[in-house]
Amino acid sequence: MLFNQTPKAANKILLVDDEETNLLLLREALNDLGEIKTAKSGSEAIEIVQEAAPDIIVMDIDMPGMNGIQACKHIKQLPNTEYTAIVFVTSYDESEVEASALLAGGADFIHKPIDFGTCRLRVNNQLKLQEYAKSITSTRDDLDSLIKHLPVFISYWSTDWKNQFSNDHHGKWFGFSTEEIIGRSLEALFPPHIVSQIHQTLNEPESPLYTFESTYKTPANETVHVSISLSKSMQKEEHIGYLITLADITTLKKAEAQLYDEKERLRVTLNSIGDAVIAVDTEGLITFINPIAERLTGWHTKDAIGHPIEEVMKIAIEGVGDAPTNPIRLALQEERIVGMALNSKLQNRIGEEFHVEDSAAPIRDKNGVITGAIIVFHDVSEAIAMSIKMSHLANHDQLTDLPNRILLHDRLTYACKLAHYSNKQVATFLIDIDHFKYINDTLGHAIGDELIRQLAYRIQTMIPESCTLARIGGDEFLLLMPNISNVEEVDEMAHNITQAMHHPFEIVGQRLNVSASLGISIYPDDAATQDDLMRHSDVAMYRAKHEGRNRYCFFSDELEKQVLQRHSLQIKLREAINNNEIQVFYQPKVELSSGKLIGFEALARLQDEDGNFISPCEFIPLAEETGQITALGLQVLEKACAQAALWHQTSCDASISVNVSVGQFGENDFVETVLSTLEKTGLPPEQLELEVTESALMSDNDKSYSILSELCKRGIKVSIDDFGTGYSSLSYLKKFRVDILKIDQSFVKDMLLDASDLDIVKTIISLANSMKLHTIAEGIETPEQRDALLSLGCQIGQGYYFSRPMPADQLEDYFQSHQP
Ligand SMILES: Nc1nc2c(ncn2[C@@H]2O[C@H](COP(=O)(O)O[C@H]3[C@@H](O)[C@H](n4cnc5c(=O)[nH]c(N)nc54)O[C@@H]3COP(=O)(O)O)[C@@H](O)[C@H]2O)c(=O)[nH]1
Repeated sequence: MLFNQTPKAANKILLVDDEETNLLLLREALNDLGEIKTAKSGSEAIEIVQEAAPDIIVMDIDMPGMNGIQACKHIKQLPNTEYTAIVFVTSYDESEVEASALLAGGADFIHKPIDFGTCRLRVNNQLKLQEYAKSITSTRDDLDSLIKHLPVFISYWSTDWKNQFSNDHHGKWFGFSTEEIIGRSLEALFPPHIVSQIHQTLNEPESPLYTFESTYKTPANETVHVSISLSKSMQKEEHIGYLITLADITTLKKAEAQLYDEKERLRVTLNSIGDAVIAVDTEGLITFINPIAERLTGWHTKDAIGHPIEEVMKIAIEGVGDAPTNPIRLALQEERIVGMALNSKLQNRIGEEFHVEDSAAPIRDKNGVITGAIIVFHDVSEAIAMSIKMSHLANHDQLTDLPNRILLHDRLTYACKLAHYSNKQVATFLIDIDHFKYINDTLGHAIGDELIRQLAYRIQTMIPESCTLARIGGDEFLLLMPNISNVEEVDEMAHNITQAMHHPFEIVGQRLNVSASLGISIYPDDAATQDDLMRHSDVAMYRAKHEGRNRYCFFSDELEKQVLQRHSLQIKLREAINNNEIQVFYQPKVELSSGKLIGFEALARLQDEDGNFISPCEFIPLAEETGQITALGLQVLEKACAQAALWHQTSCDASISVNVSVGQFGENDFVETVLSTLEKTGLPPEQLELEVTESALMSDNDKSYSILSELCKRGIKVSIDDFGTGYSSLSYLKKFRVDILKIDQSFVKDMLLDASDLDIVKTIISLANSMKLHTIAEGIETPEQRDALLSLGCQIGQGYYFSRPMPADQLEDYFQSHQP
């Protein structure tokens, strides 16, 4: 009844009377109150009751056989008849009869003669009473069931704390069933700490709620958290007992603890992560701000909470005027994760700006409904500054801060593309400081670096902004001049740069005079690709160097051809050196007075694939430039010494002179190499003469001095080649141990035609005589030259007049006719 209102069935009314007439009249009177059944005797009534279970029986007491009272007693013994109301019809009014009828289970009386109106009322009243009784029973049953199944322990206690009632039928809470608990004391059930908490709580005078939480161990030995509620039971202001309820809140407690842990973990995480975090509600008002966000925005939590996100987190995008919509606002509006725009800047409370980066996301509850949003961001100012710096470093030269090759490549590509579409030209100037190595070696790297810096600055400040000056090597710069309409602009620029170099550079108190050589190549006339353009500038620069430096030179096809030839010669030379294919020719040296053979000069020869000889004037300088001169020189020395040693044994006693280049002479093991060659070939040292140029001797005076002394000590002679063309200084002649001065053929050639050449020859001979040195004149082609030299006091000569340089095997005849 408490929960289920079942529809009421029609009342079942059983009429019992041995008089047919009475039955008819009663049926007539009660017809509309229910479904009527009739019986004519007590025994018939009992049968019908068993089958039909009537709600009410209206039964005559005075019936033959089993009277009404007996039948009533019988019926009340039957199952399911506790609610069946029996109303007796009687003509008796003695109280004994009524008492025995009520004792038998009767509910009411109708006296004969029957007043059918009263009869209807009485029957109806009984039906209603019965309905109430049923309803109360049903409600009580429902309550019983409810209390029994509640997950709460309910107990009722007398004022002296004896249990009166509990709902724990199975002893789940304390190990005692409802029946076992009844009469037990508080202490018999609850552990002492709960008992004292109960008393303590009840003793609190004005406690509004007698509720507290505690723990205890269940019969299954599980510790459970309970919420204990107490209430005093009062009846008409009289305290009659206590109601104690226990609710198991263990799960709640665990959930609470978990929630706390989770919240704490989240709080510590958010407060300690390196990112700034701000949370807002659905209105975009701040609900949380972590310490990093406080630091970045300049807003303290207490000030920021409740403020709109835009007020606390002011965002601007670099290069964009209007403030963008805050990503957290977008995340709320669009219900999605929103990344922050590139180049976002955060302006803090005092106007400072930081580059920030990251994203915002909506927060949803368990039903997916948005409850707010969160934005996580961090300061990337340093990272951006670092990446700008890195990018600058990657694209610029550290010493000068000029663009490097990488950036130049980009700009050159762009300039060439632009030139292509606009029908213009691009010029590249390769600028190389003349003799920079010398400056670096003699004045030190610090001065060399400063010179490069100042030179870069000087050029940089004189070129238009559209040009790019890049440093592409130690002392090499490349100037990119885009958008050229005519070559005069290029010429003028090259002229200006060359001129600008003429002003001395002031470096740590020293004035340095330097020059530069420039090679210029123009796109698209000289080259179609960047690589070719730069290579052609290099070719042109090389030409400028070759032509005497301190000048500029434009690239041309002829230059390109020369470069290619030079390249192929370089390969050929390397192969010849590696394959021991350098040949040696020998040119006799004769005593001018007698024509007697006194020695040979060994001269290197290189043949091309067609058998033609390549001039040493071409390959010797190349060997020097490319560092191959030492290997070449050694090959010539070894072959010449071996040949001379052979002649010494077989044909003649003539000495052999071998040319020594600057690079070779500067080698640290030069003397050892010469000595070991002599030893290897068996040539006596006094048979060897080394021809050294003045420049070789002058490059390092002290070193030259010790080398020459060492050679002299071993008996090896030294001649100064091409004397008169270089320094020709008396001081070094005095200092160095040399034996012979070799008059350069350029003076000999014109000495009979040009008085100044004759004077030089005379001077050299008299200088040699005064210093007790021998002289040898080279390039004698006529008897007149020979005679003139002889008359001037020159003892030895060499030239086509006597013999051209020849291979060793062709000199046999010469020996026959010129034997000493
Ligand atoms: N470091 C080395 N230098 C070498 C070596 N072999 C040669 N050289 C140097 O190469 C230059 C050119 O040499 P080459 O073409 O061999 O010319 C020599 C003679 O052939 C030439 N000569 C000799 N007599 C005459 C003559 O009457 N007329 C004339 N026009 N030329 C003549 O002179 C060159 C010899 O010069 P020099 O050495 O100064 O005596 C040359 O500078 C060689 O030195 C080598 O192995 N290593």
